[in-house]
Amino acid sequence: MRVLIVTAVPAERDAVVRGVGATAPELAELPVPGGMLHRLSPAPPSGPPLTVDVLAAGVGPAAAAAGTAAALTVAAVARTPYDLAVSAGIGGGFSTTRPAVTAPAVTAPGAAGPEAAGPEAAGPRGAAPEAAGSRGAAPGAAGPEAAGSRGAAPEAAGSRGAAPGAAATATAHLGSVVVADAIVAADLGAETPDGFAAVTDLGFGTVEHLPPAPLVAAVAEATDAVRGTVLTVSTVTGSAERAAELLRRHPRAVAEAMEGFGVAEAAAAQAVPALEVRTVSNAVGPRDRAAWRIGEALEALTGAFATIAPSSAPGPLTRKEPGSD
Ligand SMILES: O=C(O)c1cccc(C(=O)CC[C@H]2O[C@@H](n3cnc4c(=O)[nH]cnc43)[C@H](O)[C@@H]2O)c1
Repeated sequence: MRVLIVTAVPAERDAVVRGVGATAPELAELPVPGGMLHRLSPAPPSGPPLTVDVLAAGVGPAAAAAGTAAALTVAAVARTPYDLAVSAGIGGGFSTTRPAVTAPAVTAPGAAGPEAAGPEAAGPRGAAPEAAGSRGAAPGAAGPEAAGSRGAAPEAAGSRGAAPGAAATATAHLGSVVVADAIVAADLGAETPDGFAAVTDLGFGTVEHLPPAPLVAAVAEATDAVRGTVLTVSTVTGSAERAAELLRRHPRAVAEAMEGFGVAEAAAAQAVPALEVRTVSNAVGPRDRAAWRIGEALEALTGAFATIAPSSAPGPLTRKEPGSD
């Protein structure tokens, strides 16, 4: 199994490498167009060998997409394609009270639930279904049900929202780990007299990718993470008004960062499943750069990837599905 992890900056890459490297020292630095892959090969307790490549591709969705596409293409041309692309790094956490987010229920693609009419329900969703069907998710991590769940809107799952009036528990506090069950481009669209319109409302493209649900669940459980929508923005939110507007449009948002959608878009173009893992360095809201806890978030990132990477016991990247023998 081959995993590509894409961060924005070298400090994030090094934090991930320290985490994965807790069980496997870094093997090599390999040039790819526009960057340098840091390769590790943690030994899984069973199953096929695992190669983890970590790339700092730059800040923002365009740099993330360019770096991811380059690394995926080099691997595909060499006939050693990746099985999974992961956007990883620090991010801002939404701290506003909201209903608890619970584990997703797998529903038939196209099923609509009470929240399905929200902005995140609009337009094409996720990668092409055949992407999941033809390649599956991480071998050993996501079962065949991953394919069925990819096209389903998270909001459409009946179990996702808490009971009406339930207290908020899904807040992503400073230092906490966030795993995206939806990766959403939050500012890809147009301003109109009626407010923001996503590109999908205008008849173009995609604004959301859905990571394989079983893999999201496995990684979130292993890292004790908050699950929810992670927004990709090109401009870091700097006001309470903007934060409130984003939450109004994306009620399930738990965090924002600047690269996830770029990684997911590049991965989808090559039918590779994508995941986003963030650790919270700051609250989304009025700009206060001095309050960012980057060191703590980077430590949490190292801890998360030390947990995810295989050690002596099967982990999320090597767990065998029941009945897979
Ligand atoms: O100054 C440093 O030492 C340092 C170390 C690691 C990362 C940084 C960054 O500034 C990375 C920018 C990166 O962080 C994400 N991010 C973090 N908080 C937010 C946010 O509130 N809204 C959007 N993005 C955020 C983002 O993905 C950037 O790529 C500095």
